[in-house]
Amino acid sequence: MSAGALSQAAPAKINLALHVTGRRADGYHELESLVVFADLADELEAVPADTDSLAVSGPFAAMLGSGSSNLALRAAAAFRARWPELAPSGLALRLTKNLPVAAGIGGGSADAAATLRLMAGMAAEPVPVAELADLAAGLGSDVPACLLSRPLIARGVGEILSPLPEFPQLHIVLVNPQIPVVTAEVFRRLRRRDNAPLPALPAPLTRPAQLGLWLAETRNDLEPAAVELVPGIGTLIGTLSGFAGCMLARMSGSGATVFGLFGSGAQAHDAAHEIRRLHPDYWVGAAPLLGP
Ligand SMILES: C[C@](O)(CO)[C@H](O)COP(=O)(O)OP(=O)(O)OC[C@H]1O[C@@H](n2ccc(N)nc2=O)[C@H](O)[C@@H]1O
Ligand SMILES: Nc1ncnc2c1ncn2[C@@H]1O[C@H](COP(=O)(O)OP(=O)(O)OP(=O)(O)O)[C@@H](O)[C@H]1O
Repeated sequence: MSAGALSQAAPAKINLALHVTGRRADGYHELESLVVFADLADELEAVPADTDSLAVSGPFAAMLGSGSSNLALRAAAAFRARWPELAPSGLALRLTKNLPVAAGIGGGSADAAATLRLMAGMAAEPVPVAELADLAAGLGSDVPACLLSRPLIARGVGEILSPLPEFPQLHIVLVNPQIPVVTAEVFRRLRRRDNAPLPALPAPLTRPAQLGLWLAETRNDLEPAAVELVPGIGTLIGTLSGFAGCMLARMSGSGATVFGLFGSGAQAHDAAHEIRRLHPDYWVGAAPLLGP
């Protein structure tokens, strides 16, 4: 890290379950989702400067612009517009883009949330949490959840959040076939927009087996539409679910990333190792989930 820089991890978001329960008048879809975060992240560093700037490096830097449309810069501008007296006049941001882009794991949202956390941390007085969450919702549906980066249930279009007080210790394997998926296109292809809400979670939720039973009653309602666009998603789900110890294989968000959920870190690493061997051109990550 450069001298004087503050840093924040921007962890990958995973929708373990996602039900589409309705559609609002503005066309956005009402969702209910169990959202968790993995210990796999973009890294963001910031140093106060005269003006805002962004330098992007890392494995997925080439897929992203560093101009004002980048969500990290949009988040910085939105924070300054809301709290001009609490923000530095500029920020020199350095983003290490480790997460695939337009992949259903909310990388851009995580970067925006990490920028907001950095700026709130730099402010001379505390920034009201509810107002920061409102600002986050204006930047993207997943940004409020990414601000928290802990297990939660998200409702509405992602702005109504219920953090979970406890969650089993689990490991995740993420596999992306390196085909970007446009979120709006997946929502457009939905055949049903009035699915059942999520079942009630067991309380307390501490054992992997309890979560496994609950997940078996849930779905990702975006999966069939995404599989129509990228049939390889369906194949990957089949491959992942065949590995020893895989509790569940499913798509995250609007895809194309597929996850495998494991109780054991060793079994997750074995599965990731085998997928890298089978598909050297895919992006594969394995990590523990972040706890409450
Ligand atoms: C599917 C999820 O990943 C679940 O976590 C998110 O809800 C999507 O979050 P995101 O990628 O940040 O998406 P946004 O940038 O907010 O929306 C992209 C586009 O997807 C569609 N969209 C998104 C979210 C939503 N609840 N209903 C929608 O219909 C809209 O056409 C929107 O213009
Ligand atoms: N810092 C950023 N990182 C990733 N994408 C960004 C960033 N800034 C802007 N974008 C744009 O945002 C779009 C969505 O990127 P992102 O990686 O967040 O999607 P996603 O993983 O599909 O998210 P979700 O799970 O919320 O659907 C991309 O088309 C990308 O060009």
